[in-house]
Amino acid sequence: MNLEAQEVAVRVTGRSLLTGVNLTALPATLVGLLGPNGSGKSTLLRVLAGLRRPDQGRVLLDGADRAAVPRRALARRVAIVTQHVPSDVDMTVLDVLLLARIPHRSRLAPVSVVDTAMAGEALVRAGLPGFGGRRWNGLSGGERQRVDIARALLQQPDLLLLDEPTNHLDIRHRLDLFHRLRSCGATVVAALHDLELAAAFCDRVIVLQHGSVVADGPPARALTPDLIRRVYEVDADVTARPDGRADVRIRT
Ligand SMILES: Nc1ncnc2c1ncn2[C@@H]1O[C@H](COP(=O)(O)OP(=O)(O)OP(=O)(O)O)[C@@H](O)[C@H]1O
Repeated sequence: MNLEAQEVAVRVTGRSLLTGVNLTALPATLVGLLGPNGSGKSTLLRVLAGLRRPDQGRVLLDGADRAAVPRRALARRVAIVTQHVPSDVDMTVLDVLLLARIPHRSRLAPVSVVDTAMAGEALVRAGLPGFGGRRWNGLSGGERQRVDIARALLQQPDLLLLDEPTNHLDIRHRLDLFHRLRSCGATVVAALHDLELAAAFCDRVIVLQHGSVVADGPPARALTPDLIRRVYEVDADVTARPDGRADVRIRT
């Protein structure tokens, strides 16, 4: 799916959270939304997901205004994993995963054997075989995050929006996740704090500062040492790779 945001602005009680944000994510690419704490990444993701209406500007999905796309089509085609999922959800892991298949079934149709099999395979791919009967709210932070991402992938969306999908994951599961996001076939937009992994895996990065885009492009072009110093106030060494990605090393 082609995703476009045009001149998006969000204001809250006279304060601008986003100003004139433009963004394009081409089909089947991985786009990293970067920026320091409070720069507007989650707010922008919520606008892209339709969870928040912008005060100005619009979001286009395959060229159509998001607001005009029927809700059922959106439920099938767009998945989002936010940071703040209520932790009092008392469901089994299998039932949480099966939520992803609801938009793909006809109304009132029961869960099919195929859906259950797909959920089992999703758990295996998430490295959590046998977790289907566990309570979701009894999982560790990283396990829960892996289930939430597995649920979003099980939805087989064309657009996947992720808010800090790696913050609870150990390094191996971070790498696994980035490889899966790159090969899942969906357009993925992920808010990320890990510059090194973002530079190594994303096709494109969009850097926000104080609610505005300050850099946009392939990591090798957008993430210069100067930009990283100005935005994050840290020093970094950046080596461009021929494919547009980059090796970033933060100086400690
Ligand atoms: N509903 C709201 N009312 C007032 N201010 C808000 C609201 N939502 C977000 N903000 C403010 O908007 C700014 C951007 O918040 P946002 O959560 O989008 O940033 P972020 O880049 O995702 O941050 P982080 O990296 O810390 O998660 C912050 O200063 C935040 O305090």
